[in-house]
Amino acid sequence: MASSAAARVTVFTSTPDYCSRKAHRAFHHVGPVPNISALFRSRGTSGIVISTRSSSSLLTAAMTTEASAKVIDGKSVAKEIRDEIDVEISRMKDSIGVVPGLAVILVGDRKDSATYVRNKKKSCESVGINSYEVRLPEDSSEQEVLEHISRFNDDPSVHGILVQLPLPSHMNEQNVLNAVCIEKDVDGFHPLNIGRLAMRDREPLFVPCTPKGCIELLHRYGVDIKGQRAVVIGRSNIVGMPAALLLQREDATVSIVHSRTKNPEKITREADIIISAVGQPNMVKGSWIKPGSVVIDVGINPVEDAKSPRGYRLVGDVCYEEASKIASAITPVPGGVGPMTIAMLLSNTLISAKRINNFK
Ligand SMILES: Nc1nc(=O)c2c([nH]1)NC[C@@H]1CN(c3ccc(C(=O)N[C@@H](CCC(=O)O)C(=O)O)cc3)C=[N+]21
Repeated sequence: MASSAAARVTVFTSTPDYCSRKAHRAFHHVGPVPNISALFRSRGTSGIVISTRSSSSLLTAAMTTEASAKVIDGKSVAKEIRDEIDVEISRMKDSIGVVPGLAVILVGDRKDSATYVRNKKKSCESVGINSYEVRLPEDSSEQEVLEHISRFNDDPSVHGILVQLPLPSHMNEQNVLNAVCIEKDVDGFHPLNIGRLAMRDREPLFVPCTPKGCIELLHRYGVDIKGQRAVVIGRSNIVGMPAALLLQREDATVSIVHSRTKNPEKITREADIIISAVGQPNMVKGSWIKPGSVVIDVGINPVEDAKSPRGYRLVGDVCYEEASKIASAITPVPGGVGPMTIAMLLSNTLISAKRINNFK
């Protein structure tokens, strides 16, 4: 458990962009709901903290006790998982001499994609996975990408193939993703993998990394999923839809809220577990959240910030300042789901190498 490393929420100083200051006063956390009682057993204190906000409201703040959610520390859980993977990779190498390999294909020069690929490469190195990288110019043809995929499909030292998304607009994403052989589809995006994920009594070869990371966080923080009401916000092929399928496989009762949903907050307020994956900074307000619920924020949205060295900072889909006073547990951004996505990619690559070599 990463609980010892989890810090109490103390960030009351910045006002995230679309947060309303009024909303969080409407709710006060009334104590743990039954399904997350495990969270509180691992906490040292009652979970009540006194918040100190701006100096102008010091007096009122000092008199107000506000509940504060447990921070679900994705960064430290991801580290824990990398350590576990490291041990397994050594065991496999020592006993059958196989080292897992991950190939990444990056087309174009989007800055965010380049950063992600660099982080992934570093993570591979940290656990002893060989990484192979192909960088193609923005104006490459789809055929060139397909040829690289085909070569990696046939290369026995490669156990996982990842085509960094989004691809340039002149390429057909479906054609490209279909070309990755299903045994090496560590992203889990192949329709056959998704189809199996959706069907009872079937097993996908790989579960998509981000949703898998969300469920792993819930498991490692002792959050019960079975029989709980879960709401997924967003229905993308890579996060929302597979997250909903996974939660259902875990015996949650699942609703999906999306851009055409009427009164989304009415639905999210019923949720014991919320997974938000929409890509809208601070869209989910405190008033959307049921007191005591668990909130997993998948959004990693850059917002302009002149004070930050990069000129922007990253915020989630959820208004953290509000939500952390109402939820019983919440993932931060950064340091929440993002690092878990990469850890799950390493996990899937290890699973693949073991399966291909029939190593238990
Ligand atoms: N085929 C494919 N598979 C992917 O899994 C995939 C993709 N394409 N395209 C882009 C998105 C995005 N993505 C991220 C993973 C980790 C962080 C991450 O670790 N973020 C850090 C912050 C990093 C920073 O500070 O810039 C964090 O949240 O703490 C971010 C983004 C994977 N994606």
